[in-house]
Amino acid sequence: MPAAVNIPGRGGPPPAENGTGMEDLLRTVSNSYNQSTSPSATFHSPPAIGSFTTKFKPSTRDLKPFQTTDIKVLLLENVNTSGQNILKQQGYQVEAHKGSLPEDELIEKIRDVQVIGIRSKTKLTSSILKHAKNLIVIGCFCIGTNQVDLQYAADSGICVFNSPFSNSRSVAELMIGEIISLARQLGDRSNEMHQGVWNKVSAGCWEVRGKTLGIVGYGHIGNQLSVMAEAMGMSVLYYDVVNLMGMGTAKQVGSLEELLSRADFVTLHVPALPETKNLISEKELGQMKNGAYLLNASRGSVVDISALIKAMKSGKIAGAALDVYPNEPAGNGQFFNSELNQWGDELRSLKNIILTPHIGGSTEEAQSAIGVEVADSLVNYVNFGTTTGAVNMPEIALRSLTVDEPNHVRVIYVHKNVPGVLRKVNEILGDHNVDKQMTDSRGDVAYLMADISNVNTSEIKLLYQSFEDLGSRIRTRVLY
Ligand SMILES: NC(=O)C1=CN([C@@H]2O[C@H](COP(=O)(O)OP(=O)(O)OC[C@H]3O[C@@H](n4cnc5c(N)ncnc54)[C@H](O)[C@@H]3O)[C@@H](O)[C@H]2O)C=CC1
Ligand SMILES: O=C(O)C(=O)COP(=O)(O)O
Repeated sequence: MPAAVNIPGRGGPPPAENGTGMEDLLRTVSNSYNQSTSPSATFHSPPAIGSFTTKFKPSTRDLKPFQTTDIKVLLLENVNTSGQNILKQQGYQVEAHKGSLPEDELIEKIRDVQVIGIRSKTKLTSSILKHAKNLIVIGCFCIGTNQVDLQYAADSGICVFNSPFSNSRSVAELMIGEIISLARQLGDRSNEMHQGVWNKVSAGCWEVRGKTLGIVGYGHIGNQLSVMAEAMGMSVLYYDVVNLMGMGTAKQVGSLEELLSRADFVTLHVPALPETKNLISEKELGQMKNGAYLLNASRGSVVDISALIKAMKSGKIAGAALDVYPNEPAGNGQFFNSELNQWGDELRSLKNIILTPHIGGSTEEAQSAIGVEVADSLVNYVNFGTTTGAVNMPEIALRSLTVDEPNHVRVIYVHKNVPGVLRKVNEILGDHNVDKQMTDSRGDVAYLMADISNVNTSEIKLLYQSFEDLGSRIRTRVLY
């Protein structure tokens, strides 16, 4: 893949100012522009989902003011090779780790990279991100983005992407398996057999047909689960803060309490938010039917596990399946104990509880699809400035520049959403022909992308500096 600056139609690389060589310009621009790149792609809004390598048209033009081999990418938590390969094919330097990193190591490494890819474990808080001086984009190779300080990232001009539904089906299928397993006490029977114990019982074991499933959070996962549960003969109720159409004959209920009081199985699929912290605690467990089951594959913060232990010991709750925990280890090993979470050993000693190590989305299909989707978003952002699918910035995409537009450059200006910015921007762009431009805001941050023509290569640095000098500036990138 391209490893050098390519400015087709201009007879080679632009001369650097003050008589410095091309290498100097590359370096200056790379550093000061935080490694922006540019397209060989045609962008539509939204761009097609699929591998980055297949969606570009040959007549479009590379606009990188730097060598792609200068782009450093840190991938943590075993990001799938499908994603790694897309990034490597760009020529980026990719460093991949199987687990997450301890905070001090993460801080050391994040200073140096333009791109970081994580999954649900790595916390990118403001105290980590403040060290990430070169970082322009974060890829969450998962659904949840609660592990990232999205506002701090946006305020620092760092765009964040995720994969909104590539593992939803995998989670929903796991829930179906667990609903039946809990109803039949499969975990216990299997454990007993592994210990050599034959324990043939039917007491407290049920069919799921005719039972009621209560889904809390009726989003991508909740929807998939709803359809499969009905196919097994279950009735489905759901509770969501938003009014949503039910799949099949599923019915929305008006309150969490109503759902809890009517469901035989309660399954949680809400995001980690301040409002969902301990959403299921002692009071809510008390509102559940006697002998009901609880499943949580959302986030560890959503269930008060000490309260659940109490409810299971009393027999109020007949079984539970947990995939997520307040504290999860950084990698695989013998870590699930009371040192990690104070109730760890007590939880493990309960009957009819399925404990899984956050594997809801861990299937070959999901991980490979996520790898492609998020890596494509990262490349599109680094190379072209496209923010389609971003979770913390406005979504902006412009169709790409073509080889017939050799004197065009793309200006990307991430700025504070304050009055008067466009006037100043127009003063700068006024000397050029603005070919196409989009601007949008999300909260305090706005994103402007403009393709302008009639820009001599000698003017590029000046253009960049004019934006950098504006008081509203968060980050400027100029691609050409
Ligand atoms: N265990 C695992 O491996 C995985 C866990 N997850 C977790 O599952 C969560 C849900 O995933 P999706 O269904 O894809 O998300 P989604 O965003 O499609 O759906 C979430 C739903 O929850 C609703 N909601 C938000 N706050 C609520 C509240 N207080 N009460 C009731 N409903 C509320 C939303 O309106 C939305 O309909 C993710 O945020 C993630 O944390 C996701 C994938 C894999
Ligand atoms: O997609 C999510 O939000 C998940 O919880 C799955 O996380 P993981 O990619 O397995 O760390």
